[in-house]
Amino acid sequence: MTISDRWEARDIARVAVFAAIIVVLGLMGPIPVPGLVPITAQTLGIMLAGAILGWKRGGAAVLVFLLLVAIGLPVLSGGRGGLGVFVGPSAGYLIAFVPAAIVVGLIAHSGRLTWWRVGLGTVVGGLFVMYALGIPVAAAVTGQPLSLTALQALAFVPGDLIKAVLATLLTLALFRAYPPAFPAKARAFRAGTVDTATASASA
Ligand SMILES: O=C(O)CCCC[C@@H]1SC[C@@H]2NC(=O)N[C@@H]21
Repeated sequence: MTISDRWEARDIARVAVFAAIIVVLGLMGPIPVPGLVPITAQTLGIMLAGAILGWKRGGAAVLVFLLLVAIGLPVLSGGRGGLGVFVGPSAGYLIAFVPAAIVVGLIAHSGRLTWWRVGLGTVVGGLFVMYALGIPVAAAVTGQPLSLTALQALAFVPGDLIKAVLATLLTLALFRAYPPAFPAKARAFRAGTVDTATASASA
């Protein structure tokens, strides 16, 4: 069976809704950490975008969100926005938002949507990819040693792991309650009308 991955009008709506969800999560405000980039709920939105929409639409939603930031809308937690944030200490994390969502989507949708695929995806994308870009850029911008910046970033791990668990639970609950929110491939796996080989060819 061939799975169509053509974008429809409703995919544009999905992308817009998830960009809006990331904006809304920013209204919770940042938790400032002295000397570090803030703790923000927006990374939960990044994980959800990839886990629910898959890598293409999830990545697109995050890209749209970053475009809103870049044109100066105050959509980052704490009402920040503008090009300046892309040269500040959190620039690497912000740039990592897109590959993070993509990696979450790629892993979560690499087969049937299961708790372990979504969980692995949110941890690898939402933590590893995020820190891999965020820490070196934060170190370069602040002039701090990389090792110290990496050590300080450990402060984010407990909160980010909680977000990964939340994103996994919310994704699986939504998949049960409302499968149309998910890509055709995930729905086909669920219905048992696709095998791994067909799905990877269409991904
Ligand atoms: O709002 C910004 O300027 C971006 C903040 C980036 C925060 C990073 S993302 C990974 C880690 N987890 C958090 O909650 N905060 C940091």
